[in-house]
Amino acid sequence: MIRIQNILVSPGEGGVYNERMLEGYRVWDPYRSKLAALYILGEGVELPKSMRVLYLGAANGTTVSHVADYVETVYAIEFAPRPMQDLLEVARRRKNVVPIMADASRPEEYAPFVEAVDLIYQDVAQPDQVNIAERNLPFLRPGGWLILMLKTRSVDVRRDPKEVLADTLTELGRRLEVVEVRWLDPYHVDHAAIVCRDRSAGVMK
Ligand SMILES: C[S@@+](CC[C@H](N)C(=O)[O-])C[C@H]1O[C@@H](n2cnc3c(N)ncnc32)[C@H](O)[C@@H]1O
Repeated sequence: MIRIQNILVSPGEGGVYNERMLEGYRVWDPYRSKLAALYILGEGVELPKSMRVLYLGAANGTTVSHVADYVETVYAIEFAPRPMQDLLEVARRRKNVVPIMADASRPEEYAPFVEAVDLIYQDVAQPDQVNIAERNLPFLRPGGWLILMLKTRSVDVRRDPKEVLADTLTELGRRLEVVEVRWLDPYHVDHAAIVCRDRSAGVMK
């Protein structure tokens, strides 16, 4: 990940959401993007140029645009019409973003348009976040990554966020290897980033 003076940036053309520019790079704001917060607070996953990403919960394309600055292709799934309009504008200027208006809990609807991916990134703020992730795992190549941004209050607003996280880790651990868990405060309160890897045999680290 590129940092200038310890500030996270991405190497694309600016003007997506009034982001600051620094030495010709786009500043990637951890208060606007949970993925940026993860890279600042923890390890996350490398985003090599060859990577294909399935992005669930694209919203208006803020984080999508930064991911697209790094990787080969981003399949960006969003079901709400209003943010989709902004996402289409991002895709107009970034040819490696494939915007798809669909419900992430119904992957069969977009399966014909999406290849096998190296990373599934999910930020949907829904009660059934694990279920949505699991339904999309067939898109993941062997040894691929899942980053799930868990909004604990969307799962159950009355429960202790730590308990919600513990249950989520147990559920995800049945199918995947959990490799990193990080609370995202002070940038995003009651949100945890969970990084998992497909544990198919024979995968090189
Ligand atoms: C917290 S916002 C995502 C912010 C975005 N990831 C970013 O960093 O710029 C959550 C988004 O997920 C979308 N969403 C929620 N459930 C969804 C679903 N089942 N299918 C597709 N999109 C969904 C919402 O419409 C909303 O735009």
